[in-house]
Amino acid sequence: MTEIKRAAVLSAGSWGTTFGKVLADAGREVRILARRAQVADAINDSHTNPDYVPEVRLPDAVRATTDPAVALDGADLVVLATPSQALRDNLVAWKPLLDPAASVVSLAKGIELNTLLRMSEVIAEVTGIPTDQVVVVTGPNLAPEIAHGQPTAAVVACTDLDRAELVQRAVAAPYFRPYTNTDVVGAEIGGAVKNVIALAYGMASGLGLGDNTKATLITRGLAETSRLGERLGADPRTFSGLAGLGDLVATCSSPLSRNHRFGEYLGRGDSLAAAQRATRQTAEGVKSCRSIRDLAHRYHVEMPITEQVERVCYEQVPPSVAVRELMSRDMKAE
Ligand SMILES: NC(=O)C1=CN([C@@H]2O[C@H](COP(=O)(O)OP(=O)(O)OC[C@H]3O[C@@H](n4cnc5c(N)ncnc54)[C@H](O)[C@@H]3O)[C@@H](O)[C@H]2O)C=CC1
Ligand SMILES: O=C(CO)COP(=O)(O)O
Repeated sequence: MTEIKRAAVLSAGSWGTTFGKVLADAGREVRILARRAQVADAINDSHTNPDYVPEVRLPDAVRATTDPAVALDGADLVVLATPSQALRDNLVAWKPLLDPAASVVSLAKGIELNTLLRMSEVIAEVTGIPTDQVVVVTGPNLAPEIAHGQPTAAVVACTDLDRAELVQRAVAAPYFRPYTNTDVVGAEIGGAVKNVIALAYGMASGLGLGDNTKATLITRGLAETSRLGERLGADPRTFSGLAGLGDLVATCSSPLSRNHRFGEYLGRGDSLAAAQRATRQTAEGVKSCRSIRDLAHRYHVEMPITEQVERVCYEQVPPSVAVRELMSRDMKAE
């Protein structure tokens, strides 16, 4: 496999734009696809994306376009940065423009509603690209911190270790340290479920609950994440790494997390619609709580926190009642 030179980043949101910066700082040429001309113009003319990554100057190697054919022309790395539930429809349009030999990176952290597929499965199904060409990048990666060059580590997961290493080299920047893993299932389940647990953690914050409650949510949240992941064939060790515990802690505890903030609004008594208006950017857990709950039912896995988050979001259950229900479950061994 030849070294990666040019990357297309499809979507110019918070993470897509920031990841474009990481790639440029790692030495790649980058073309970001924006939906709005105003966003593409700002990136090209003033090296900024004020809507999503304010106060950060993007490197000169980051260019933008609204034309997917221009973004994908000559790209040997294709980075998919749309929200999970929008990925399928967009991929259908982009498929004819993809180089069949390209490595395709998934950044989205969610499970598709109805099909209950992981993002790498959606990518393989829609594009026909073999699963060993699909790479998942995940970990404790809050975009605003990375955009400001604060150091973090990440996981580059692919069933083909050689390809994982190729992408690892392509994304390694002074402030972005990628580790390889061949456990794609674990990487994706860790990334998707932590958003749901962060909603619960945010609710606890909004309810004014303290650190014991929050530590309990993180620990038991990790337990239900691992239970689902292992049932789906993941390596249990993944969940104690960056894609599991690392991302869970970052997302739960950070006020920069959109899922955390969304949960906080709900905890304070706001409706789903009001929380949506207040957060604006994507909070994946709000949709994935339902698909993950359905996946858990399909595989007969107990996920009590996820169950309650879904009930708060869609069944008008007050967060305080959800807490009571979690606390009154049958006693059991840890
Ligand atoms: N922001 C972050 O810190 C991180 C985000 N992620 C994941 O990356 C994915 C993208 O998140 P963000 O960039 O943060 O979201 P965002 O809300 O900042 O941006 C979403 C982008 O997708 C575009 N978009 C929205 N709906 C679309 C549709 N139907 N069709 C095409 N494009 C559409 C928007 O125009 C925007 O450019 C999510 O799955 C998120 O969980 C993963 C790691 C870090
Ligand atoms: O995935 C993330 C950090 O790793 C970003 O979390 P939010 O989508 O909740 O902001």
